Amino acid sequence: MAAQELMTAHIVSMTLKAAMELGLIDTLTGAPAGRALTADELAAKLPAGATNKAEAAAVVDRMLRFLASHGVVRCSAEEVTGPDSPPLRRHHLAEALLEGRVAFEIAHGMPAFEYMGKNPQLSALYNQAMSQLSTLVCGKMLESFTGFDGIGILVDVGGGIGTNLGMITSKYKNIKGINFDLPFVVSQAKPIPGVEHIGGDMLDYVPSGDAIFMKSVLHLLSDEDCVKLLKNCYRAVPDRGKVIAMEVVLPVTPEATQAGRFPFLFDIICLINGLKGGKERTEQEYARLATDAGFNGAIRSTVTFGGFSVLEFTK
Ligand SMILES: C[S@@+](CC[C@H](N)C(=O)[O-])C[C@H]1O[C@@H](n2cnc3c(N)ncnc32)[C@H](O)[C@@H]1O
Repeated sequence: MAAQELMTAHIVSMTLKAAMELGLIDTLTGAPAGRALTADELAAKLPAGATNKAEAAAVVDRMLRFLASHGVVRCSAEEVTGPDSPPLRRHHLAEALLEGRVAFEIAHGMPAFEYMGKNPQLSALYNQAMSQLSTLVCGKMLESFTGFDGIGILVDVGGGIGTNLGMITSKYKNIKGINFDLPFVVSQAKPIPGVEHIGGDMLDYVPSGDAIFMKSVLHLLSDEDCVKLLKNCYRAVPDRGKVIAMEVVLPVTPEATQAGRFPFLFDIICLINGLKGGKERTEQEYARLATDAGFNGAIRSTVTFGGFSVLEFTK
């Protein structure tokens, strides 16, 4: 990044923060799909206190044009549209802390996966985003991790549209894959050779297999629900069966480096958008949850990519 850009980078986030606090982003997101608004229309919805609406409209226009130049919203000569991205709506983190609630639920009135079940377009976008991230992370894991050797049936719990399982079964041709996720998610999944898609709720049951794989699933859940899910996994695998979990594992002490920041960024994303009690955890915390569910505990196998680790819980 050029020095000048680096020195002024904070102005983008400060302007975005002000636009969010003024409700401009919520007004734009709340407008019917694709409906553009003028700066005057936006200024008319500002919280009481703008002494001069015309002046305020001119400032709103300049702020949004600046944000449009960073791709946050879109501007024509007269009007503004967007953003498409719900995470840019007003944040409720402080409220969530004080009220003991989840910020996403305050903003949207329901937990994240229920909301996605009612918004197929957003769900498709989320599944695609997860799939793209997983392609990178799973590819790196498959370069070095050998824990899939000898498995006949592998169940991917919370497997989304089956990207990880597709990559695993194309390397391990003898594995039959079962991709298990919520019914509205597997209904969006395309057929994958060697993989069966099954819809259901992992907190009710987990389909049987020789081993369970799950990536970025335990971090969604409270400790109590993790143990419930891990007990379902325990019942689903035979003696000597195992769970192979991929998660961003928190170091006990934060490290102020670019790589060191990543797990803590993910943890704050869980705090804002996750389910109640969802969080990133240390290796010791995962070991305790696994033991509480009947497993032998967590073995950290490999740090793979972008802070992700593979943890194996054996019976
Ligand atoms: C963070 S995504 C991870 C997706 C995939 N494992 C990956 O890493 O690309 C979490 C997944 O858990 C699924 N999920 C959430 N609650 C679930 C439940 N109760 N039963 C089954 N799947 C669930 C979501 O639909 C989503 O696909």
